[in-house]
Amino acid sequence: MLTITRKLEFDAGHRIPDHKSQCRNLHGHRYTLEITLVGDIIQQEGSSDNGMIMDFSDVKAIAKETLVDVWDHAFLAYAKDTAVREFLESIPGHKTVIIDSIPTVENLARTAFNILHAAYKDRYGTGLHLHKLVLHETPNCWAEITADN
Ligand SMILES: Nc1nc2c(c(=O)[nH]1)N=C([C@H](O)[C@H](O)COP(=O)(O)OP(=O)(O)OP(=O)(O)O)CN2
Ligand SMILES: [Zn+2]
Repeated sequence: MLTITRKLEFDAGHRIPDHKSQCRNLHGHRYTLEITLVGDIIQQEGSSDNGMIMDFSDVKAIAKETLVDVWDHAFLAYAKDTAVREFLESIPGHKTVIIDSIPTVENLARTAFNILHAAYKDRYGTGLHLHKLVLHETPNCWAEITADN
């Protein structure tokens, strides 16, 4: 299988409310996101993206618009984490993103996958779609999610 992968990075805060150790505290990470796409190679003489699955600059632009710029420098708060939600709401203009599951790297990877899968799906009629997403929370800890098809 032929794929392309674009890496992007963003910073975000989170906490795991019921964690047995340090991760229950408010803290942040520089997350690394790897987006792997699959699809037929564009065959269009004279086109800027001829010979590409998707131009890396377009991969980046879509990821930024739909996910990275939304999550960058935000606090990713669990919807049921009332204490943190109330605190953040008390700070005028605070950038907070509500996540409907505990913001572990597993759940964030799944949430990001769902957003990006919809964003890339079949842009060119080439069967283009998100094949795999890797989200690094630290250099040593990450989650991977792969499309079923
Ligand atoms: N399965 C998961 N386990 C943990 C998660 C998670 O999202 N999924 N998250 C955390 C913490 O939020 C933290 O991000 C990871 O902390 P830590 O284990 O300390 O990771 P480091 O890479 O910083 O650890 P070193 O010991 O410095 O290598 C915890 N668990
Ligand atoms: Zn963490």
